Amino acid sequence: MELKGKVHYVGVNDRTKALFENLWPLPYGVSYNSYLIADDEMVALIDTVDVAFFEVYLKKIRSVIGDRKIDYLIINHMEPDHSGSISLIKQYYPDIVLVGNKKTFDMVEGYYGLTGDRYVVGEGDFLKIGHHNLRFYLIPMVHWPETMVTFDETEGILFSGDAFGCFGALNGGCIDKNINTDIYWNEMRRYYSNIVGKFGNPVQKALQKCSGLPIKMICSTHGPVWEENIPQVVDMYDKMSRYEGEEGVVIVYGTMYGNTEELAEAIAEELSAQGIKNIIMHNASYTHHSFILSDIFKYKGLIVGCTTYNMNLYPEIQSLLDKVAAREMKNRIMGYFGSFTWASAAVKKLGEYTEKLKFEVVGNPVEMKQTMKADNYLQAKALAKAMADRLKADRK
Ligand SMILES: Cc1cc2nc3c(=O)[nH]c(=O)nc-3n(C[C@H](O)[C@H](O)[C@H](O)COP(=O)(O)O)c2cc1C
Repeated sequence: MELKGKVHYVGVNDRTKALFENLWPLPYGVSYNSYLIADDEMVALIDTVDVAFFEVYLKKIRSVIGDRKIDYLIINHMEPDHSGSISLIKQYYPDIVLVGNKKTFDMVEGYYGLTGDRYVVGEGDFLKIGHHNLRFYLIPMVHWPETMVTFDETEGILFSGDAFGCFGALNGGCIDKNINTDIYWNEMRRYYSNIVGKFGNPVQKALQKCSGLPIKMICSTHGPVWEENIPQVVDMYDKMSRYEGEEGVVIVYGTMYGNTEELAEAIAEELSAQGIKNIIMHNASYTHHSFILSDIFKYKGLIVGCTTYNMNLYPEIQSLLDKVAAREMKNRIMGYFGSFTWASAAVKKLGEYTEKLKFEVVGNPVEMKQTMKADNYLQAKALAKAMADRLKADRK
């Protein structure tokens, strides 16, 4: 599929993998994007695909260039879902020269034992592929240390690696202006929050580095090619990497027998009564944490409820909060509540977590013994009102 100026999409779709990284569900599948610059004089391949798809990948490459050789393989990112076919590409195209930075080649040798022809590039280095002038920029930790982007100065195409990527296979078309992009926006936030979420600062640096480039098209390694929606995509990555949340509250709770959930319902009702429209409720044992993390990245308010389990937090809440902490999230406003039957621990532990997370605490925590009594109900409403007032204070 030609994108423009002899640049072709040769990526593949994976609709069978259950969990990306063996962790994150893929309800819409995922694409592994690779691009081919098939200029009259020279051919360059940019990133490869998961090795399980090599046959279909090779067919796609050959449908564009037939028996021509490939001169260069540019490796923007070494994660195996993109680097997995490097060894086989090298077997089929033995004269191909690998292009990457110093850190790339440490991984090329370590993963694939390849030590042959290479072109080691540094920040701002240049490679000419026919009429395409390619320039390389290093964007370490977006989201591995070797990550770089390749900018085609001739066509204004940014080959961005995982940056600006999102879950979701491509169903026929691949350029945003030709397809219905509805599903990809949430899938982009979920991809970012699950995979890249910890690396807000490196993403900010990468955005600054790319901000001066005259980008007309973004070709990332997952999801659609962005042409029409570049400002929206960049804005979304900017906001997510600054951990900026919209007005709204995620209420997430861990319960075994439903009593803690009753408190959650009371809080949600009062938030709504106070004029908060975006209220998302998650039972942490039911919704995969991948989706909960995505919502926590979206909204500014977070209220966590947890029952006491063997003098600790309920395991699913503990596990979720560990994931939030691992992403070093900032700028969240948090309230919390908990329950117990004979000896309480959950509320105290949640309090300790707010310190670890460095979130702004709002309202008084509600601690409920066994079932929701009238005073717990009033305390829950007060917590919800405190959250609503705090969010409304940020309205312009
Ligand atoms: C495995 C297990 C461990 C528990 N550990 C504690 C505990 O350490 N302290 C306590 O006060 N209650 C403990 N409880 C009792 C819970 O507080 C009680 O089941 C309560 O109903 C849980 O709230 P829920 O209705 O929201 O699930 C435990 C219950 C279970 C099933």
